[in-house]
Amino acid sequence: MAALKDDPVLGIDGRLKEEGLDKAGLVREEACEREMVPPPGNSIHKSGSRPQLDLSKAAIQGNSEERDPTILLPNQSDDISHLALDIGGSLIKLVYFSRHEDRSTNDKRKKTIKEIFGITNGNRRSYPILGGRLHFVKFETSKINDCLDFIYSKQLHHGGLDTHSWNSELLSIDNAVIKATGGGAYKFADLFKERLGVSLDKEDEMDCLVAGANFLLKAIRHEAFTHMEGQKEFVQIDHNDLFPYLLVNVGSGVSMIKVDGDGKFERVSGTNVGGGTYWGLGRLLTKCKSFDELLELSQRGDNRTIDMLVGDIYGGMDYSKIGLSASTIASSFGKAISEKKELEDYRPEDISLSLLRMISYNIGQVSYLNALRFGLKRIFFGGFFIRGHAYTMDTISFAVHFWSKGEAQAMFLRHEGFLGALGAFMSYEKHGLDDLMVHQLVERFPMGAPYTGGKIHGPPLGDLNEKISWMEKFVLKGTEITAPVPMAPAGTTGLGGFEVPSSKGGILRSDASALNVGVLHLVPTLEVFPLLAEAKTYEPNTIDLSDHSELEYWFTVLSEHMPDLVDKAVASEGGTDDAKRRGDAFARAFSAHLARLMEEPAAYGKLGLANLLELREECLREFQFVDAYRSIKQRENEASLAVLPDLLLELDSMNEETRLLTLIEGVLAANIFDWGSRACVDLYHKGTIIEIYRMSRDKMQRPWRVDDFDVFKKRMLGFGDKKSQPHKRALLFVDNSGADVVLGMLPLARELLRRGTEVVLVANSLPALNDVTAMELPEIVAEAAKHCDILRRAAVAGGLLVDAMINTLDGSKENSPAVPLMVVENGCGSPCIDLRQVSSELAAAAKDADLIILEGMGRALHTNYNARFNCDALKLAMVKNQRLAEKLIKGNIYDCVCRYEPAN
Ligand SMILES: CC(C)(COP(=O)(O)O)[C@@H](O)C(=O)NCCC(=O)O
Ligand SMILES: [Mn+2]
Repeated sequence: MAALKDDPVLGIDGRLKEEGLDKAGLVREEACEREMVPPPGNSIHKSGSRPQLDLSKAAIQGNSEERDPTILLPNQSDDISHLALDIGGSLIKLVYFSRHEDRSTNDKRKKTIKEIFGITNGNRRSYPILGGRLHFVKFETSKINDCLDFIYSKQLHHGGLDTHSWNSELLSIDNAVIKATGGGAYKFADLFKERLGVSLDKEDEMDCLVAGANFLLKAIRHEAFTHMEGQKEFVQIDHNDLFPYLLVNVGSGVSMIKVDGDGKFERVSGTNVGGGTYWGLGRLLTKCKSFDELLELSQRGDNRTIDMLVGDIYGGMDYSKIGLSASTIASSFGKAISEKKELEDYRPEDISLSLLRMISYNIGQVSYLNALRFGLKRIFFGGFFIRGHAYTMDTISFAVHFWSKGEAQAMFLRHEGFLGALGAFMSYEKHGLDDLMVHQLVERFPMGAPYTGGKIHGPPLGDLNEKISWMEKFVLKGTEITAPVPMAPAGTTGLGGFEVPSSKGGILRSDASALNVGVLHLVPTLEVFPLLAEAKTYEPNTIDLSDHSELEYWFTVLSEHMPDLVDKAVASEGGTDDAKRRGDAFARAFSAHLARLMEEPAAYGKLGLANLLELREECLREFQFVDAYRSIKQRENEASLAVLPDLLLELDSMNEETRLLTLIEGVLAANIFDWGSRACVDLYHKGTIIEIYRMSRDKMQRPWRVDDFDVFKKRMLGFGDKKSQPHKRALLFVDNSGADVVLGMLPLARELLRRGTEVVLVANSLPALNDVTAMELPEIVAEAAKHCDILRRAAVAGGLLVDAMINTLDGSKENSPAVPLMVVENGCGSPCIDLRQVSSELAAAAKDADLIILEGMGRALHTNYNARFNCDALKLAMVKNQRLAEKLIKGNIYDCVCRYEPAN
């Protein structure tokens, strides 16, 4: 590769260094959970008048130079649309909906893209779910006043005060009605009327449970799981094959419901031995003060002191002839018949465990018998008795497995505590939820208060300041969570089951640790990427994090990267005290997430590396860090754009074959600019961008570790005299800003355009590390186009340049229409991409595409390395992590991957 000019825009030493940035004036749509808490002293609205607009902290969204820019009212509460309640004996569960604010910007690129791809809002319903979030919140029923304050502070009882509200009958506050289920809907009806002026519209509990379960099982990917010997495994439910199933709701008593479809169910059985029995008997026998305390006791129990086991009867032997091991319980509490011992002689821990096993086994057995009665293979368990308690789930699973000889499967639901409340929510007419599909829901896990241990501390905090203060206090109080906790070893199951609880951790993990349940973002515009060959079995993540050492490794990498990331994030917001405080809160929040996941990797659903990397970005956004790498990206773009003309000249002097190779080499070499890789960041201190780029190119030697270039070349250029057809449309999934996109992907795009292939640059919707975003690309393309006719004409054709007169650089007029160069957003804000959930514009662009190029470690290796497509696919990346290089390609750091997979 010939020498490129030295970088003219870098400083004296030309090194990449940090620089403070102006504080971002605007709050992005996803930047934080906007929660509306009125100032103290506000009186409760009881009049039917619409509230005043709250203009405090109003900001222009988008370009303030534009006419009629969108104005964001972060404190205006009218995006809260709805609420439903399940008021049980011990817990109140709330499900409420908040509308996304309108993100529509005057983005010209979007308009052109819509025209080119013919995107309409045709099949999208105009209401009610325009996009919004479902929140899940819980209170202890004894603290009902906190719950009322919460509803009031968020004005949830106003039920949507905007004109788009889907429940217009709720607009009149005097007649406001809230759907509610559970006994408390009767008990507390007057209190709600008195305090909030609302009536509770009582919904049948069973209807709600079934509606809630059906919604969850259809709409949430990682909702149902099995739990055996301490191991949680998510089960993919085929929506077309969901019914019939048995829903077992274990509350005080137990209901068994055969569910045949939406609204089609029958309570087929039940048992009076349920959660109330455990709590009631347990309280009498152990003097425990709460259900959780009793459950916690069981974790330290040994039921052999009180239960009569098969071994006790058979002199320590198994009764193997009928399949019973010595440790099988022959008779619960059977040893207590001994006349020599009184209640005080038994440990409360052992009593609690013995009771828990007795009741759980019984529920499991009766459930199985009912499933057998109706030929049902699947049994879903829910209700307050389960509350995410590992041992309870293991015991029930064991019973179902044991009695069905492995034929039936016990499953549990991550949102099980919210079935009733969700069902009550579903009972509002026209909520539109039942039309949503899995790919239109994104679950996020913002930091909230009800986090520590098994205790409920209150609702998730919304206001940023409150959230930060809470994070500050949280570390002082909740050190047991911020320190990583080792995972529980697997239990031992013999013929007759494990002997003691396998999850013996000191902290009881109940469903009250609300981070198990995130906020559900409803994004109707998301679609499954249409070119995925096997969408049903598609798994975005390449590396399996269920391997404990792998999990530990990536947790360490992310933890070690944190101080540097915080520095960058704080600097990107001007380094102010406020930014520092937010930076600190971000670090605490993300560390807490990591610790939580280290303790229970499946806490938020199936965990992959892509989820961890996305969680980090989400966490930054939660603390309003809009773009931590903004200045780095800008500097690298400028430096690279300055040398682009020379690179293009040089490429143009080559023959087609050499040029194609040089272009691919260029993409791989420039992928070294990755601020997410520790090794690369260390490298950046050793030279200028251009020096590093040159060094990286010089080291490009074929064969690469994965090298399908020759096959790709054949497809592109043909073979011998046989010229091949150019691709019709290529989707280029671009990665990093700076050299990566400017000197790597843009020249490759230009080559495709030159050959008559339409090019769509696919970039992130939101910033993540130093990845280029779709919003930033048009400006970069415009700069590059100043030096290149091919890019300029294609950019004009693709609506990226407004320039209607297509003058060539030498001043002559060009008449022939150019193939377009376009930019679409991918719908995500992470270094990885889950192709099950992409933007509608990407999905539309994919319809005519016959080549996709995935670039970078995140998009082509961590995710999608094994993905198969219905079109030609090229995966290009430099591996910038030693461990991944060894695992994935049996190579070393800085090795390259050029994987080409022609369409089947
Ligand atoms: C976050 C990344 C996937 C981004 O890589 P890219 O997609 O930009 O090539 C990558 O930098 C990464 O895996 N980093 C963590 C490991 C490390 O520090 O080596
Ligand atoms: Mn990247």
